[in-house]
Amino acid sequence: MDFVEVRVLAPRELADILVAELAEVGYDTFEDHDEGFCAYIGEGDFNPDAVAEVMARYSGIGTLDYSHRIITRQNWNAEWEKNFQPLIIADRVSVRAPFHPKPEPIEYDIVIMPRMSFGTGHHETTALMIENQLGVDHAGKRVLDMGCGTGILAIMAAQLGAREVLAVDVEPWTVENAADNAAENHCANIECRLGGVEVLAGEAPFDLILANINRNVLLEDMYAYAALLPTGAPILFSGFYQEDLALIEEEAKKHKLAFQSHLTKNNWVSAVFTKVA
Ligand SMILES: C[S@@+](CC[C@H](N)C(=O)[O-])C[C@H]1O[C@@H](n2cnc3c(N)ncnc32)[C@H](O)[C@@H]1O
Repeated sequence: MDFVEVRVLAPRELADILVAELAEVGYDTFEDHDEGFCAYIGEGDFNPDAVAEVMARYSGIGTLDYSHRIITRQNWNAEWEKNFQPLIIADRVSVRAPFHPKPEPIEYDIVIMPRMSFGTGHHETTALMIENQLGVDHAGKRVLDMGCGTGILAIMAAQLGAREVLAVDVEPWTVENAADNAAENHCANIECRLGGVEVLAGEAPFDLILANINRNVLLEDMYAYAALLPTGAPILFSGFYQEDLALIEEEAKKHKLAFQSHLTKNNWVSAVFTKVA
């Protein structure tokens, strides 16, 4: 599959708003650059009118310009290999590509080939989810990673001692990539599955659920995640802004999910809830 890259030139404050708007029309991979950001979508899902509509809504605010180009899967791989920098999260987790040298002794070492999937740890939501995971007991647990992207959170869960992890995503290339990454990290206990909430039908309960997706999917599908959590079990959400936390909390209450805490960075949030009786 080929992809479309929409390159947006916009000031920082506007860029954050545009990322959220483009996420609503199907874009789920974003990369910052010096003058704005790039958003990526499968060529078949690219709709120039939808992008033009979003841009037109903000055209009066600051400098805003955009262009798009098609990149082949092969070129994409070359591009991310050129741009992907290793990073350390919370001083405890290294995230790097296979061709980066092993870091100095560090507790957790995650190797990722992001290809066209979201989840290299560079996005605030991924890093915040990992930070929250570090504070949650994973040992011997059965974990669900909904919206797995590269599988980075599933791999983190496995490294934190999870017994088994189900990693689910609606994008076929992402599921393929997550499976490759699970293998690269020697995580035989991660199962990668294509689909949305419907593929959870008939699943046994999970001891822990991770869901870094976006505000609307979380609001829509939270009932199904909550139904798979026993009393006392945690669920970690991300993919939404600080101003949407109240909305997420309100929906969570309906499904007996009690708010515990949240982390925030650049207005993005990762929040921890637990199932109550
Ligand atoms: C923000 S990315 C998170 C990726 C990774 N978990 C991370 O933390 O970096 C969201 C992912 O959710 C997937 N997604 C979107 N809608 C979904 C849905 N309804 N059910 C499951 N996954 C979904 C997207 O394809 C994307 O890979």
